[in-house]
Amino acid sequence: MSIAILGAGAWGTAVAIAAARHPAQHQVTLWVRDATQAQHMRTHRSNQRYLDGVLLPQNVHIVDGALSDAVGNADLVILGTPVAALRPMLTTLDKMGLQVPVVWLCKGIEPAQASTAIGLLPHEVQRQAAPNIVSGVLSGPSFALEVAQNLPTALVAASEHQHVQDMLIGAFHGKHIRVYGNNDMIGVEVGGAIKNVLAIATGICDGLQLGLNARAALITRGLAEMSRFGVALGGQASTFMGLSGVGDLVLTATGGLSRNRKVGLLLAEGHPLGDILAKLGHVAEGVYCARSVEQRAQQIGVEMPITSAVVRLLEGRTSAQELVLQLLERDPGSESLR
Ligand SMILES: NC(=O)C1=CN([C@@H]2O[C@H](COP(=O)(O)OP(=O)(O)OC[C@H]3O[C@@H](n4cnc5c(N)ncnc54)[C@H](O)[C@@H]3O)[C@@H](O)[C@H]2O)C=CC1
Ligand SMILES: O=C(CO)COP(=O)(O)O
Repeated sequence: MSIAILGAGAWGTAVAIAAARHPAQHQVTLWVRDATQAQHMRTHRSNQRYLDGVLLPQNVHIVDGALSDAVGNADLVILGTPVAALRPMLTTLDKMGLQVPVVWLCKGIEPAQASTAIGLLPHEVQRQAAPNIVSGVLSGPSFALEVAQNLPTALVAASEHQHVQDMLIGAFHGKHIRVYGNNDMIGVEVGGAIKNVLAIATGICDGLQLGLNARAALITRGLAEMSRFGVALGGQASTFMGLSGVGDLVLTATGGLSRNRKVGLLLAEGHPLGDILAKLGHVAEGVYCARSVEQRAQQIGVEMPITSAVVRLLEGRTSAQELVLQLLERDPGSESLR
């Protein structure tokens, strides 16, 4: 298979490495937005920014410049950029008349645009910006560094089209990576977005040293929140019990490699958000989608107390300590998901 990966951040690069190492020996093109970074990667064959020490296989062809040069011969196009770049990338690909499936890796919700008024999930952005494109999403618990290091990982390939799921399984399923198919794009995308917000919350909880009981409670109630929101949007409840739901939530909320968790830990220590983001070096999608999630939840009448608390903290309307009190002081309620 010939696979074009557009965007060479941590995850786009790791996915390119995984595809190139696959026994089917795919031809992989990695499109790098920045020409200087592209030259550096060509010279060193490793991404020094994050995947330090992991060599880029020789069959990863690095290109910069026009997107058409990268996708020209591809059987499958994978977007490795953050949510913020999804709409412009899809619009460009649609205008090119691209005939092959496009799959994204981003986990978040696009902030409300002038034209949309509410934040959209990635597949909703695609329907607006690139209605002719056949699409899918690759998600699940997967830190880029561990995938690049060939450590065992399980992913979810979600698409309404069986042949897109099959292509993703053909591209990545192997000795190190298991790929499970799923037709619930809504559920998979909701899981990927909400777990980032919940990982910020868990980072705050751990940064304040509230203990393991509190962390378990937060993750569990966070999962309930994710499921309520996702089911109300049309996702399947079972998806939230799977890899892209509870799986990615547990990984991101507790894993030391998570950028979103790191944001929460540093907020708990009292660092200003601007300083944290300036030093992070990579995108923490939870910061950018928390407000959109809250707005959308309000619109559909779903209560999301943990997400709302994170929004108040990110917007400087509460402190980490007050946030905990606000959550603990809520009225007692039933544990059922709805
Ligand atoms: N890093 C990880 O372990 C994982 C990340 N993800 C998701 O993948 C997405 C990307 O994450 P990372 O690669 O870690 O981020 P990153 O911050 O390491 O890299 C983002 C890349 O996107 C490029 N980019 C940003 N805006 C762009 C634009 N407008 N046009 C073209 N390129 C643009 C940047 O130059 C950079 O190369 C995020 O949505 C993240 O949540 C998903 C699974 C794992
Ligand atoms: O999505 C991820 C792991 O599945 C990465 O999470 P962070 O963006 O918080 O690092």
